[in-house]
Amino acid sequence: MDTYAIVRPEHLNHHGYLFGGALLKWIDEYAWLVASRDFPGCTLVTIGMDDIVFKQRVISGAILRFQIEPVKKGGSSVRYGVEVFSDEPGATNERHVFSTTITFVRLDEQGKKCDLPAEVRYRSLAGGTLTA
Ligand SMILES: CC(=O)SCCNC(=O)CCNC(=O)[C@H](O)C(C)(C)COP(=O)(O)OP(=O)(O)OC[C@H]1O[C@@H](n2cnc3c(N)ncnc32)[C@H](O)[C@@H]1OP(=O)(O)O
Repeated sequence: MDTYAIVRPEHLNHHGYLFGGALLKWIDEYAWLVASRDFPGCTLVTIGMDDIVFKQRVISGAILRFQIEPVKKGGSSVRYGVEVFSDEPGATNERHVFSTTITFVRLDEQGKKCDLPAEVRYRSLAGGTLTA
């Protein structure tokens, strides 16, 4: 599933480029939204994000596309792949700027981890099922 954000001046660091923390906040929030729609009724929290490496600068005015898809479901956890692309002012093609995976864990009412449902229809996937 794709979601979008626009980079505004308040998202920039003091060098004038996108602040990495702003990007991670979007990823955490958007991936959580996608996961929560895939697992309705479940309380999900972020346990980890992998391979945080910023190799591409992003400028103000860029439209970011976050491509978020489930990659693996475990017992209590589910991992999503996140690819971020940037459409910058004046450019005609989007550019790949960031990649990570983020994992969520289901909590019960006591705040302890618990198993995810065995059967899942992923609303974020066209076919609704995870093939991997
Ligand atoms: C949307 C948000 O921003 S939420 C706010 C930020 N997140 C939080 O506050 C969560 C704080 N963390 C916690 O409360 C606890 O770690 C809990 C309850 C989520 C999990 O309890 P733990 O004892 O740490 O669980 P445990 O180590 O057994 O791991 C639970 C699952 O996460 C997986 N996991 C553990 N560490 C990692 C990691 N670094 N990366 C990916 N997955 C991991 C495990 O493999 C396991 O998955 P499985 O059940 O599918 O096999």
